[in-house]
Amino acid sequence: MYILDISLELTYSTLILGNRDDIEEKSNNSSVFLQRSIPEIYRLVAKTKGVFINPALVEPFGLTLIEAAAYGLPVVATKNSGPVDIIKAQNNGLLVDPHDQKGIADALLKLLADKNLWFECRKNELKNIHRFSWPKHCRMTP
Ligand SMILES: O=c1ccn([C@@H]2O[C@H](COP(=O)(O)OP(=O)(O)O[C@H]3O[C@H](CO)[C@@H](O)[C@H](O)[C@H]3O)[C@@H](O)[C@H]2O)c(=O)[nH]1
Ligand SMILES: O=P(O)(O)OC[C@H]1O[C@](O)(CO)[C@@H](O)[C@@H]1O
Repeated sequence: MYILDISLELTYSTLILGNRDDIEEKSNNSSVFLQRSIPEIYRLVAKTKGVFINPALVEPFGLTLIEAAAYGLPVVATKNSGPVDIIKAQNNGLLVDPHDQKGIADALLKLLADKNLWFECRKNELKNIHRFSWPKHCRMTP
């Protein structure tokens, strides 16, 4: 799982957050590594109006996109497999080709720079997240 928090105020900084025990040993001059619980990371990125990105070459489903959406965090995700249906159902972000670095950068910057789009994605996912709830899922299972 990858979560990058790139805000316009932090143009030259990258925060790498995760729940690995040794994450803070990985700090270097251009990146800051912080150990945080997973819910705390989603909450922090949503609060700072960041974007969740999943650039997997292939993502069979995409539970992490559902988690991000539940926190009101817009997403950029691979167009290969699961995220296509998730973003279609929630209208909460942009699909990218994981091999297209410029396309990924453009999608992230678009969501970060266009606050109307960011809030629209947030509003949509908070409205539609129930489509992926456990009760809904169980009702659809024969
Ligand atoms: O450092 C981490 C990374 C992930 N997670 C959690 O673990 C779960 C699964 O994460 P993911 O990165 O998607 O794990 P995988 O097991 O590699 O993914 C498979 O399982 C997922 C859950 O069914 C599917 O969404 C994916 O498509 C499938 O490839 C999620 O709840 C994450 O929040 C953590 O707690 N800590
Ligand atoms: O980018 P790759 O090599 O296709 O790996 C993607 C895989 O990594 C994960 O995102 C995390 O293990 C899986 O959910 C996904 O299937």
